[in-house]
Amino acid sequence: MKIVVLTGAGVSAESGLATFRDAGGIWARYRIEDVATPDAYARNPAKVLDFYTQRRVQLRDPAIDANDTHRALARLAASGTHEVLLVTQNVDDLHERGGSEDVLHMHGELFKTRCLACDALFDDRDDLTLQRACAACGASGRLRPHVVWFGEMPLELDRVYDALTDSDLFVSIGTSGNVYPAADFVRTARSAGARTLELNLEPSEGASLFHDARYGPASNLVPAWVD
Ligand SMILES: CC(C)NC(=O)[C@H](Cc1c[nH]c2ccccc12)NC(=O)[C@H](CCCC/N=C(/NCCC(=O)O)S[C@H]1O[C@H](COP(=O)(O)OP(=O)(O)OC[C@H]2O[C@@H](n3cnc4c(N)ncnc43)[C@H](O)[C@@H]2O)[C@@H](O)[C@H]1O)NC(=O)OCc1ccccc1
Repeated sequence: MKIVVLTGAGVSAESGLATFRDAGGIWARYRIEDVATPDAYARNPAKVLDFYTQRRVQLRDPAIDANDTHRALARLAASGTHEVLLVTQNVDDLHERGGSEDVLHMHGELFKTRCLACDALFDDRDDLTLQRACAACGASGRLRPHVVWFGEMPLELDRVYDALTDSDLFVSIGTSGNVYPAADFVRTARSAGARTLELNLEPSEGASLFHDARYGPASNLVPAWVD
């Protein structure tokens, strides 16, 4: 079967990473307009870089690691029984730490940095500050996290839409279905004839669009669904 799996912050919640919209979530503590838009970076780059530095500090914490959901999804792809494309909205690297290869990070990756002066893109776990100079061109104050901000085009959308329109099954895991175009993928898959399944703690905004749904913690639902 050709399967497209979409994941969101809910799959990393049980690893200790805050989600965005749940109680005490990231957007309860920060305004999107202040930290996750190109305008915010233009207005106050230090504030934006500090926001992403704090998230790097948390993701560097050895207490944070992949969980049973990440490992189960790696098993699904590794089994070779199905053709699986794992698309994530998450910028953390827990899918990779769980054993997944070729994860499509449609909203970018926290441990990658881009230089706005020379467009260099490099792996980077260090704190992001305006003082830091680009390792490639030496320019300072031009580094930004390689993440997709609101108003920016998500990454590799063509590859995602090709897989969705060719899929037999679309599975959405741990996402609230509030952010587009990801929240629209279920419609694209469904109109291409795919079965659609939601695995989430609670019904998402798009719950009515799915053929099937199971609710509960991902670390219970996903291994049971995979194995
Ligand atoms: C807020 C929303 C209304 N705004 C948007 O969607 C905007 C604007 C927009 C575009 N089209 C629209 C149409 C209608 C309305 C608005 C728009 N979209 C954009 O700007 C996008 C870019 C959006 C990307 C922004 N960057 C992120 N992240 C990276 C940065 C960073 O991380 O700092 S978004 C970020 O927030 C989103 C958070 O959502 P979730 O992951 O779902 O997390 P959430 O907390 O909401 O929910 C968690 C869920 O898990 C569940 N859960 C919790 N614990 C568990 C558990 N233990 N087990 C299971 N489930 C669990 C909970 O119940 C809950 O349901 C993720 O996408 C995440 O990546 N770009 C764009 O549109 O470009 C042009 C375009 C147009 C057309 C086609 C192509 C391009």
